[in-house]
Amino acid sequence: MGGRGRGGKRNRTQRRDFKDGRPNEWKRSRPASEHHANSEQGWNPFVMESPAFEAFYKKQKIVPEEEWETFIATLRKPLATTFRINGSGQFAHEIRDQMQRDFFDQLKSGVEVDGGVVEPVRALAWYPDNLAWHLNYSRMQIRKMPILERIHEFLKLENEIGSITRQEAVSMIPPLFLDVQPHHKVLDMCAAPGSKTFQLLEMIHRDVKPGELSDGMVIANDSDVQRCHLLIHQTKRMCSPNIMVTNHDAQLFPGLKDRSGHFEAVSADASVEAEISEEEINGLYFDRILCDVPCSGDGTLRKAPDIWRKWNCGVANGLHRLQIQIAMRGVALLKTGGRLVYSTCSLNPVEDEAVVGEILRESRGSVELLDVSSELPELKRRPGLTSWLVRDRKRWLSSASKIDRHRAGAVVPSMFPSGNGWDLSDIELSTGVSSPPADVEDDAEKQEAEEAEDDEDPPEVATLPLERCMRLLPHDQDTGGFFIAVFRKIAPFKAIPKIKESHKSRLLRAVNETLTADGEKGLLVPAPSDLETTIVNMNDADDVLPEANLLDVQAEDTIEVENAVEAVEPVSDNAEAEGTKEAEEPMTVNSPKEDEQQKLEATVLDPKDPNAIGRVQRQGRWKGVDPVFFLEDEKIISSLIDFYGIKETFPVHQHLVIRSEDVTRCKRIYYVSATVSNAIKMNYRSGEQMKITSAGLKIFERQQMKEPTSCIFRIASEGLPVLLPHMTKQIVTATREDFRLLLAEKIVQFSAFSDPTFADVLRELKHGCCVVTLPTEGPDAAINGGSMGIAVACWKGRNNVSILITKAEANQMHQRLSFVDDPVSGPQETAGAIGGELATTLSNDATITDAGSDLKRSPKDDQVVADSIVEEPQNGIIPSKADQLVAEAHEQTGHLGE
Ligand SMILES: C[S@@+](CC[C@H](N)C(=O)[O-])C[C@H]1O[C@@H](n2cnc3c(N)ncnc32)[C@H](O)[C@@H]1O
Repeated sequence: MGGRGRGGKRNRTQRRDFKDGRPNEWKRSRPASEHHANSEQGWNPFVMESPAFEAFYKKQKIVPEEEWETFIATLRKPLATTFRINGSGQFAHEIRDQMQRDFFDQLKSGVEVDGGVVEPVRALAWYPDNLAWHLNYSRMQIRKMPILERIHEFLKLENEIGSITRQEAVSMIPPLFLDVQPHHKVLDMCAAPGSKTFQLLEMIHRDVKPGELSDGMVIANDSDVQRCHLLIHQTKRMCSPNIMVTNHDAQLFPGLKDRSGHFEAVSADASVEAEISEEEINGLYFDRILCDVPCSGDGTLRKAPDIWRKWNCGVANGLHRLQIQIAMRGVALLKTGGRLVYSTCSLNPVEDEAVVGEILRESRGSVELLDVSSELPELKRRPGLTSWLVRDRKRWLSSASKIDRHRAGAVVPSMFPSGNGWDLSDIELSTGVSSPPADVEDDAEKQEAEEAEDDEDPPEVATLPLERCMRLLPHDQDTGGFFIAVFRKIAPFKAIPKIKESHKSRLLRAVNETLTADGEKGLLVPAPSDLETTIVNMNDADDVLPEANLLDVQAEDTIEVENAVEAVEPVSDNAEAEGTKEAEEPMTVNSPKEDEQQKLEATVLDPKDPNAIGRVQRQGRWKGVDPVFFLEDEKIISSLIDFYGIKETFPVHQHLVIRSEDVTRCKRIYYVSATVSNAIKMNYRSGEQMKITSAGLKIFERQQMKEPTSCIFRIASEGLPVLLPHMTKQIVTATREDFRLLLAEKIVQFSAFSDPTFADVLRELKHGCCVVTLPTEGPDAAINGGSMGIAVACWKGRNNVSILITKAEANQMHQRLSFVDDPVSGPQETAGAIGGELATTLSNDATITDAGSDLKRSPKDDQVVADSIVEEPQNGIIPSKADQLVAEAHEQTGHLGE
């Protein structure tokens, strides 16, 4: 492989394996009945019961008494498979109709297999346009009924192609309540693995016709860098230039306020100065924000039965404050008039209604909780609880006044329905307290479930309208459990009129001082002086504080509160059917030192410090992530425009992004939408506060070749659907027969094509990258290229043409065509045939060099590669690390749905 070292080759192969081997999300999970059968034989991995869980939720009256048995029995049943058809336009509808006609309608109701009735496939009634479906078969049924096997294969293929996404039904709901419009700026605060981000992107692209560019933007953030890569991988299928992936603790998400005070252009392009918007100066605000926070995840018991064994209420208590901080940061970043959806996959009121109550209290009238009972009327939901108890170890607590003083760090007033604190003077805080640290939860919790000490008093009743929250219960519509609350921002935050330490802070400080006396220095809150600084900053404001300033305060404030959060690992930070494995993953991978560094870097700069901007800019490269640059090299830009005949309808200046300052080294070019471009500019102006893991979609890749060509960048497959409608050159149309030949053979001599006109047009093209299209009607048009039909990027050599996609991609495309042509005999035979054909073509020769082509092909990589491409950071990530992360992420996805 010429100039590429062994290491380089391995990296590429790893990456390819990851890309090719998309997770088999259709591998069925072991049904509950099989778990039980195994347990009878002495192997019992998942005992589907938890006395602590049952005692807790019975006491909370989470369902009426008469429903308890149905509720708990449903939780013990495995979850049915649900999936969404991606997109929302014409093509999604066509795929839906094709599925229904060719498969689902053929499954007669009431058919019995092995003594059990086969459940018909059904659309989820509440999901718009019948684009989400539910199916529930056992392995045995699939084995015994050919039509089920065909459906299974078909869905597997569609999932690989990216036409459908397997996703737990309840997880599809929060984005639907966000009411996202194509022009919106959306922030998904805790986004990985990305199933809801995918939905949000679809909404941004809804009603946008092929060739049109959407105005909206989705920023998908996650604190876990590995999971960010999962996110990039997931969302890549959307081929959207409107996405940016960031890697922050959501509670510290930067506001991007311009701190320079002087607003000169960041670009060499002088016209940019005039374009600086008020928004660029005041900061980045969002029309819609999704806070799908990390949670204890007991709503996912049906797909993650190990939670039965691990369950204890301390996990929820430990996450409560982090959840508030994340949501409050969301409130601060939300535009007035905007919507914010808070959701968890937990049934616990401490993570649900209690957090909602605290958001309403802390935002002091700036947000309202919406009554959305008239939205999605087909969705069965229960009102939020207005009354509950808090459980702390062996005690039930009816109000904050009952909190044991030694547990004051673990249980806080906001967990209770009233949110009322207690008077410091009521608490005897002696020095020399020797209690265990607040974050230690013991296993005794589980055994002592029934023996918990009762509180004589009745639980408090919330005065806030918490019944407007939505609880999705498993037995209502055969789903997992979920919680959703919808907020609207109605006013900016009000300033606090005078310097006053909050009741909670006073209490925490007092407790802290107590613990400090016991050698637990600084465990809960920072020094009072830090608090004062924060409060003084707020007091600088007028009656109503400009939100941009509040954002600053919020950032500091959250650092302060963060320290008070208990280090409790969630049982699951993942509500998704596509992520059961994540339940076992630790929540973050950062070392405390790295966390500290990130917080420091995210901390707001002192605008009076003249060196502050420069300092952050110099630090601009977040650890392991390259900065983002606009491609401004006119020579490269005009070579792209000229070679591909890019129309003016496709703006390139300030839309092409690279991750290397040295343009001669850049190997990949990304395309970003106007809004993402603007956010990148704002990021510059704010001193690169945002840690951008990925921006836009890869549109061009450098291709080195023996023969000179006027453009050294080829079109990347992700970028093709976006670019193609705006290209006027290097496009050629094939017949179905020739297109299939190209997919099957990958390299085809011009003379081998059956259509001589096609071959002639190919010969006439410029040497280098070109696009071969197959104009189609109907669902297969959605494979790639939208209304342009199916399209594939190719390399035109002297005597032949080679496709520039992987074997897996070629196979998928070929299978999809076969399905469309013949849904009855479709995929397996064809899959086998094409796989075999390619294997034969490539098996004998280590490196097949086409005499007429300047490309070399590795049979192992099976992807067209130039001889001397040197690895470079992939979308900002140092390659070896990226490969490793991606491989690890694959490990995770490999378990999805198992
Ligand atoms: C419930 S999952 C989100 C699922 C996701 N919304 C989806 O639909 O695919 C919670 C996510 O929050 C992330 N997370 C945990 N703590 C966080 C924090 N402080 N800030 C941002 N993300 C966090 C976890 O890494 C995890 O990916």
